[in-house]
Amino acid sequence: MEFYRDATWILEDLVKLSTKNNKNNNTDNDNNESSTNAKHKNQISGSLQTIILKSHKKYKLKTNPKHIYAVVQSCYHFLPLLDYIYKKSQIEQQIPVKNGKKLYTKYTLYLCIHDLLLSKSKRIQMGKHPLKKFVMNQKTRLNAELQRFKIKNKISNLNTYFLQQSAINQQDLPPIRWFRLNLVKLANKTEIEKTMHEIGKKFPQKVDSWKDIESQDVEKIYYDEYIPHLFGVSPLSKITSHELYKQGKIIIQDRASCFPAHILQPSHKDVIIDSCSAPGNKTSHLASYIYSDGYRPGSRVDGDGTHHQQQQQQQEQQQIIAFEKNPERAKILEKMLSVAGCTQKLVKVNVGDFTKIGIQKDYTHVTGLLVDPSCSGSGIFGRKFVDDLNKKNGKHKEENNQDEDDEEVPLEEFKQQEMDKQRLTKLSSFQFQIVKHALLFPNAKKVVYSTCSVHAEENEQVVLDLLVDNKVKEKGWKVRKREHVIPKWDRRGFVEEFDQTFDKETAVEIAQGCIRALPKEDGGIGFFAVCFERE
Ligand SMILES: C[S@@+](CC[C@H](N)C(=O)[O-])C[C@H]1O[C@@H](n2cnc3c(N)ncnc32)[C@H](O)[C@@H]1O
Repeated sequence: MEFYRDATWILEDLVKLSTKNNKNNNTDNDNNESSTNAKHKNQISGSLQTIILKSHKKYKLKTNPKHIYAVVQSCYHFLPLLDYIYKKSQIEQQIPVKNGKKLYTKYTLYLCIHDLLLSKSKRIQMGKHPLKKFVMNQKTRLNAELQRFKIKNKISNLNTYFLQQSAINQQDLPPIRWFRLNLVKLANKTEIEKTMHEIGKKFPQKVDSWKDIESQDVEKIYYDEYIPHLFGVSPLSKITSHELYKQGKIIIQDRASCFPAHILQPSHKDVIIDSCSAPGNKTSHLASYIYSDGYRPGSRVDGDGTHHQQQQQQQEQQQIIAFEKNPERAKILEKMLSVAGCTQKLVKVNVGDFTKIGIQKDYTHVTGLLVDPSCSGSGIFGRKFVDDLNKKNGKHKEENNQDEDDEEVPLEEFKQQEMDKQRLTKLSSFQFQIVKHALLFPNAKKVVYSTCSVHAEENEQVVLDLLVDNKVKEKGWKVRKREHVIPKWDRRGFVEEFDQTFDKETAVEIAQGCIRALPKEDGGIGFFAVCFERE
């Protein structure tokens, strides 16, 4: 009995803490069974283990803390179900009363019901005791409610169901998981068709909009209308364990993060610099475009059919030249590129500051650049979810093929809701410098600039500063018009950032040339992209 008393105190503490942290979430007062799960949000800060062990210490308990932890955390996990069974079975009304007081509390009964119905042993862990006798007398009714719950919610595995529910209720769960075909590994139409067949087997239900996919719809798939070969599925679908993923034939990448390579859309005739590459999602996406017409290195020909001169020169053969300042991240980049099948024949990785080692006169053959520099990351959410998921899967963050992992700025800073002005100013000045450096490559015709920030300071204001810069103007750069930049995408740049400097028509045209994506609302991370072009 001592064990259940101790566990009750700790469970009570845990529920109180979770209710405090989530004022809108009051499972105790909620009699509506359909919302029982939805309202259990599991939103407590700090690890469950730390909280439970702290309580254990606070009460100076003698019972084995590990044992207590195992039971309390499992009970907490199943709390909505226990709450449901408790209410539906009306066990509360049967609790014996002494001196006008109920003998057993709700949480003690939760723990007993948990052990009786949900634990491995299906046993209440105590000898002969009136409490045990009381719960055992209700067993049939309690079990009947459990079965009803399972049938009603079409549950085959309770554990998986509750894991999913708690993930769904995490506020920072990405609404959709996006993945794309990696054409570098799919050499021809037949291979693409074979891959699509496999994808069709895993996701048999095609839907017209990503909004039709709820987290639990793990069989649904949306074929994106903006980016070719891109698909949206439930974030709970286990793509990372699929063979196609392991073989690098599909790559997980947020939709908005696919915009830059799609806007640049290089062909086998281009030579592209990716100035800020790690972890390399956009780099391998660029490669997908270069390879999309079946081209493979060694077969590059010019428009007139003659072999490109530079092809003779080993050093300049690569069609993608990647820069990454951070040596650790450069290692990740190389690993990711290798998984994606981007050989050294195709991508040359340079470790160092692009603005220092990317000397323009050495790259006269470069036709386009992608600049996706460090930013505030204010458009990113879901980092905690992804990290947690990786921890659960025993994966390191850097092994995760997600572009949420895209910054050298410490994680703590990402958690800040409000960026302080000073930091934004510093970032935007760095972003201006790096894009300007890209705009000075002598034969570049297109430069795509992107961030995963929602702040105008890092987006439209950087574009504006570049457009009014004398050197940039002298080189003839303009913002590419909407009609060439994913025209059907509705969310565009902020016109008010340009209309103080340009006439209304020009300001609208520039803003329309920019693309914005809102976090979550647009199906993924918050994002900004713009393309500079010249004749
Ligand atoms: C937003 S992340 C790039 C994400 C990447 N484009 C992708 O899609 O996977 C920015 C990267 O630029 C790198 N970086 C920052 N300043 C740089 C510089 N001056 N030269 C080269 N790389 C730089 C950072 O270390 C970081 O890895």
